[in-house]
Amino acid sequence: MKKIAILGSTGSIGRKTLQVADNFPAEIQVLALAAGRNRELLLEQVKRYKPRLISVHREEDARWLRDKLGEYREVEVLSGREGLLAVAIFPGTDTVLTAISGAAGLEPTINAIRAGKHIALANKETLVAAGELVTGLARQYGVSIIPVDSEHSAVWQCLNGEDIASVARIILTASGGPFRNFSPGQMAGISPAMALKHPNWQMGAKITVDSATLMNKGLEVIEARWLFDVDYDKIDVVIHPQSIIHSMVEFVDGSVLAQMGVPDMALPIQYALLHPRRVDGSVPGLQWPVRDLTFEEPDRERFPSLALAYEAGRAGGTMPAVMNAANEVAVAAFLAGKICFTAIPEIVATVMHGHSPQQYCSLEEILDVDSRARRKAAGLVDLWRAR
Ligand SMILES: NC(=O)C1=CN([C@@H]2O[C@H](COP(=O)(O)OP(=O)(O)OC[C@H]3O[C@@H](n4cnc5c(N)ncnc54)[C@H](OP(=O)(O)O)[C@@H]3O)[C@@H](O)[C@H]2O)C=CC1
Ligand SMILES: CC(=O)[C@@H](O)[C@H](O)COP(=O)(O)O
Ligand SMILES: [Mn+2]
Repeated sequence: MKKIAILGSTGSIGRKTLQVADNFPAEIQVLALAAGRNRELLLEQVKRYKPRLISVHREEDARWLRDKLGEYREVEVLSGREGLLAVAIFPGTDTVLTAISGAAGLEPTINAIRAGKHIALANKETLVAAGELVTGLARQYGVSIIPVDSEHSAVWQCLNGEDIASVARIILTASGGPFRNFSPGQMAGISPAMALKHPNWQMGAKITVDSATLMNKGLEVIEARWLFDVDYDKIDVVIHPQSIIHSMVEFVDGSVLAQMGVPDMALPIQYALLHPRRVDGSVPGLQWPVRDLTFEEPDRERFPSLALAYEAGRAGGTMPAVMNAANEVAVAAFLAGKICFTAIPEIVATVMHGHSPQQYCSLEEILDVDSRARRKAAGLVDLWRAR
């Protein structure tokens, strides 16, 4: 029996994880849940999954929940940073599924590792901001970081325990997002509503915008570097608009293995929680014959975020954390209608290019750099609006 906590249970990945738990009640028990502001959905989740501890962002929502729990009163309700960290280290769980969006997932993930929990990692920003620190701690505490992100699950499945020395390169597939064929002129007129329509996946707002800028793939390149301990020169990105092949591994003998399936996150979540067993969940197989699997080079000029991520990854140290923080601020500003779509990578590049990375940092140093990058990016958003 897997005993899990979910950080971000009310989001896209969190809800999907609970659906997977529904399919395997004898295999997965949900002991603790952390959410942000969606107290109504969290209340429903309490009634259905009967966790022992829950947490919400604001204390007023925690009070509301305590008031509404009725016959579920024995559930402990916490709030804020303290509550999130308590869910991350809740005694009795063996695995924490990290499905918060953004670098907010970093600190609870580190606490979970220090408490000896395995990490089923959807929150890629954790490894982007602090890959070296987090993977070092995981080794030190003897816990696994299990990929949930579809591409990394695909790579993990293709590797299947193979020595990383036999890998020639990892090929991450990218859908290309909704603007793959937009002209530079069209790119200037992209609205939040347009960016929130991913061609293949139903996801939260931030990652959906990241997919549209190709920053999602950039974050995934850095995530792959840390998950699989490979050099950036061995990680490539190819556009595959159908999102049927979730990624590939080319081995030194020239053989290429790919993992395929319908675009449904239930599959990588289920595999992360129940591996090495392959079990029949609710995910349908592909409809054969599968036709028209196509591949293209990413356009690095129209989508500069991808190159920025390689640059940040290669610079190392605090640079990926700075890139990630600036991107979070710029994406939020775009979604709030404050800046245009093409300003997102402009802001990220300006913040990155004003930063001299520091190597081998502590959590405190990374969080400090993250805050400073956010302030700088917010200032650039204001300047951009005043133009
Ligand atoms: N969606 C997908 O298919 C995929 C997502 N990922 C990654 O998984 C992560 C989650 O993505 P996704 O599910 O789409 O995002 P969503 O925006 O749908 O969900 C985010 C979740 O985090 C919660 N949350 C936000 N801030 C806090 C906080 N400070 N404390 C506690 N909880 C918080 C939200 O709560 P609330 O809603 O209650 O405010 C919500 O439950 C991201 O890192 C993303 O890159 C990776 C691969 C695929
Ligand atoms: C489902 C998942 O893993 C997402 O990260 C997805 O890959 C996003 O699609 P893009 O390929 O468009 O970035
Ligand atoms: Mn992905």
